[in-house]
Amino acid sequence: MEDNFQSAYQEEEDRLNQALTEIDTLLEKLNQTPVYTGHDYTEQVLEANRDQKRKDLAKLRQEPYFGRLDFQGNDEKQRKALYIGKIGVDREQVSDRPLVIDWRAPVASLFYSFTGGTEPASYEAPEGLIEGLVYLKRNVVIRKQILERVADTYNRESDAPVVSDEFLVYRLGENKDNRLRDIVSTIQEEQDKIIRAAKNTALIIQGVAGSGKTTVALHRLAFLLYQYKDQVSAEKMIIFAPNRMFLDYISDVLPELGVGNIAQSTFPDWAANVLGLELPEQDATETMNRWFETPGGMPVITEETPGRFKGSTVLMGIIESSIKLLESSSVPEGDFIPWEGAVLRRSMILRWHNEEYAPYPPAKRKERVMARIHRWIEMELKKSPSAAAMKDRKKKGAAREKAYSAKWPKYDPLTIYKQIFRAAKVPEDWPVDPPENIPAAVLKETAKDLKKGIIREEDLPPLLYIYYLLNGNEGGTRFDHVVIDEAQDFSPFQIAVLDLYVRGHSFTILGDLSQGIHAYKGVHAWEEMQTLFAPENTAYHALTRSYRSTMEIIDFANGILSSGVESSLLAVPVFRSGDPVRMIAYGEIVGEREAEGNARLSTIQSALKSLSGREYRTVAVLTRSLREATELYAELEQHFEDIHLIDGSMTQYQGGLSVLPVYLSKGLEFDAVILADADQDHYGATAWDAKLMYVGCTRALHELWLLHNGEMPSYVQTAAESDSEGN
Ligand SMILES: Nc1ncnc2c1ncn2[C@@H]1O[C@H](COP(=O)(O)OP(=O)(O)OP(=O)(O)O)[C@@H](O)[C@H]1O
Repeated sequence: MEDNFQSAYQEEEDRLNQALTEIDTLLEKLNQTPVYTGHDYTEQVLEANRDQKRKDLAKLRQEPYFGRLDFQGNDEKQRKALYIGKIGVDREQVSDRPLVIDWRAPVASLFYSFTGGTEPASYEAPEGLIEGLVYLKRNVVIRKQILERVADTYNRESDAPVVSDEFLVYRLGENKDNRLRDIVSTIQEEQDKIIRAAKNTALIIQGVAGSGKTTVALHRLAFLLYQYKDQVSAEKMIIFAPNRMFLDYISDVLPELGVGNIAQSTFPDWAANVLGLELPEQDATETMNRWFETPGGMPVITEETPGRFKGSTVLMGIIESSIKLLESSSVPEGDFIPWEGAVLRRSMILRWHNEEYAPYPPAKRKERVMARIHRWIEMELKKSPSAAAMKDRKKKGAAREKAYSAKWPKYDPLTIYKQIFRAAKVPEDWPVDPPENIPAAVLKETAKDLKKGIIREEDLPPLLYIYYLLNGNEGGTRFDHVVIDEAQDFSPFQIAVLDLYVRGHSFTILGDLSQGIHAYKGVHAWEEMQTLFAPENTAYHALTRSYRSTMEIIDFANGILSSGVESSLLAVPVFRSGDPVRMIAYGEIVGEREAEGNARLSTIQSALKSLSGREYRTVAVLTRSLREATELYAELEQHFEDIHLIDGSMTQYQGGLSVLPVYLSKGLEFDAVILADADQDHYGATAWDAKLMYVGCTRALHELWLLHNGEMPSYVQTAAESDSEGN
């Protein structure tokens, strides 16, 4: 065994040296070509390509590849060793096997999809299905040109030819810094299917916490750019994520995969930009506080909860019919008479409006009709008997043209939205009563907000829809692909509006219903989104394996889900064992029996001291509310260096020690997590409280400590019991 390992290591070291020499030769050759600085376009393109190649090769010199797959196609005479890396490199002779195969290439898919056994394996190539035998799957870790590790995860010639998780477990055991990383060397089969799924489909992915949703979405973008390079461009792709700090947290993955220029935004930022609105910064934080500050305080959510209703397709229907109503009576009554003796019949104006300009959306149609009227006035002016009469008519005509234009409906999204909710005077021929299918409470609350000038996040999809119906896709924005992370917090209306801006329903929509802590606005079942698309345009995938946390943490979090949320969306752990989840009452840490009043603080401090003294790079203290996080941070800051408070306004994630409310931790991960106040005083008995707790617990990679004052919610107790039984 040891000998085999030695020879494998030697073999890979030789191959690495050879690869490095070849890369150096390629680089040298490129560097010898003088840099083109002239004006010839073709030469400029060639120079840009050379420049990219130089950069790729320089990067590749550090870590040329991460995997090897030995494969023999049925039509091939001998097996070949394929080396797979982040960027593909061809050899000097095109006929030769590439020096490095890009991980996104068809043959590389075998490296991920092959699950072991002795049966033939196959992959989809442009020329058709290629079948053959896999002999070896090997992971190699190369850092700064040094071969650090060789691990065979499959060997056909071994006694047990199955793909082992050993290398994956080694990778998962590493500590994390303050950024999400690429996973090209260990993408799992279920993830690979999503990454390589066809472009023109709205993919909806339900994935348990830590199943790699965010990571997979980013790899999928890199794949689409490779696979469909003639059809898509990075500039026309966008990632929507919950907040700016999260965007910062994920911002390294795409550059690591050699992809740049993909827009990343929150939905409110993007929508406000399209609408040309300036949204008050505090709005989201204010909404959060409203929902999250009170333990067990989430009111019952129904279809009439404002966020749910305003995110529904029912409101879409109301908007559509309101705009139709507005449009049908938009041409003002009566003929247009710019001055006595000149008459433009309404029937003519109606013909222009209803026939000639019918393909245009209402606001554009009005613009066209008014421009036509203006041209008609100019023609009529030419018939004036004298220069003085012309001057007089010109003045009158301009004033009447202006007055006529003002009689049209006001095609402004916010005005129409206010009219629909009766927060502004409605047009004369609208029914005086508000639309009967807007629930009274929603109508009242929204009208009150709008009159005060408050626009909430949930108002943005309807506003955008009105804007779109009025103007069409004015800016011409059409995305080639849209990724929506944490999609359980999106509403069907949001997705439907975005679909208007996407070519071919090309979406990757990822989320976890168990983490639906914003259920007052998000979806409660994926069908709500799936039914927006024709069946042939959508596909559903489930990711059930969790890669982030140890088995102990996952079992514990599963306990919370099944007993507190009665959910069946439980995570399957990778076999990575760590310390048991710890539950510590305030004042209980040995040697910390402090006076009652300080017991909480001193216990949190001791826990933090203990965890931050280990090799961990990121440790978080999660509180129930932002107020508690702020107060706790003020205390801890005096005793710990490199400690950060994370509130809703942060734009950067710094790593190290963090204090934050649990609801802001969604999407992030930490080597160790201290969940403060995990007691009944802070977490009620509802499914929603349990979901919050689940989010908190699943942020931890290696260690999870729950600190509490007295009784913990029953779902935590059940989780603790089932976890200890499992151990
Ligand atoms: N195939 C894999 N190989 C190695 N690490 C992986 C793999 N898949 C996921 N991970 C790791 O698991 C962790 C969780 O990934 P990610 O944050 O993308 O999951 P998520 O499903 O979006 O989580 P959540 O919903 O809880 O925020 C990350 O550290 C990621 O690097």
